[in-house]
Amino acid sequence: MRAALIQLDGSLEAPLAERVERAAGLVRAQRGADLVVLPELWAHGAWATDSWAESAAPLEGPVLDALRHAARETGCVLHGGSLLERLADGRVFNTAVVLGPDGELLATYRKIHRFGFDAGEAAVLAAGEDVATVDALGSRLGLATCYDLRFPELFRVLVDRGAQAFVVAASWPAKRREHWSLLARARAVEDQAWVFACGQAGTQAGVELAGGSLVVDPWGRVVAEAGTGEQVLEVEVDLGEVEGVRAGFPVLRDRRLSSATD
Ligand SMILES: O=C(O)CCC(=O)C(=O)O
Repeated sequence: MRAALIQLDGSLEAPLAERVERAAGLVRAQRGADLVVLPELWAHGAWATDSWAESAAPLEGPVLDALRHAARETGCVLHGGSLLERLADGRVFNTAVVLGPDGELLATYRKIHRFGFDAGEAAVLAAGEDVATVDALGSRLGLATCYDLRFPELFRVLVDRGAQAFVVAASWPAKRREHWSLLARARAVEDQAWVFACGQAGTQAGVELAGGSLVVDPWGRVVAEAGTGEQVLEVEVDLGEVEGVRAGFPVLRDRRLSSATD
């Protein structure tokens, strides 16, 4: 299975429509990839909190349409990163979307852990309540977004739901870059699962972004890692390796405590 993580530059200088077309073009350029991943809030700006009130929109709209077309043209499973989803009742979520090769929406995931303590996301967005998995590419993918990476219990719940790989869309800041790669590897090792973690590059709303998108195998080895600039990280992997690792070193079987929620 071939994966392509599109580590976009997070600059918001170009108008939204232009940025959407550019991202969709990069997805279309990944013909031959089975899984393509975009970062967190790449269209709206994960750090552009001040403009969220005006840029949040219902999920069904031009950005999702562009992603649908791009998935269809590429013939891939597309994790379209996350979008600012406004509901009819006014609540806004940071919602990840996964599309199938025929453009249908396979899954959505509303970010459960909002970043910012008492400000930013935590003050403006509603918190998701449901974990999300999607069956694709002969595997079960568990979804998580950026700050979620700090909460191992979410990943354990995903494992309990059968996840063999995690897809994490992010816009991680450069000043905590070490945490990003360490946490991605930790989640892979403790859950014996693949981790596909796609971040953004450059600077956004005055925040330097980490880049460093990475793919970690179920043994915790980094099999591909991006630099700090815009880049498409391409890698060939065997998702089925999870079963061998779990059977050969069966730590998950030795668990004594169950996860906090079912
Ligand atoms: O946890 C962190 O250090 C960064 C999290 C973050 O940037 C986010 O969730 O948007």
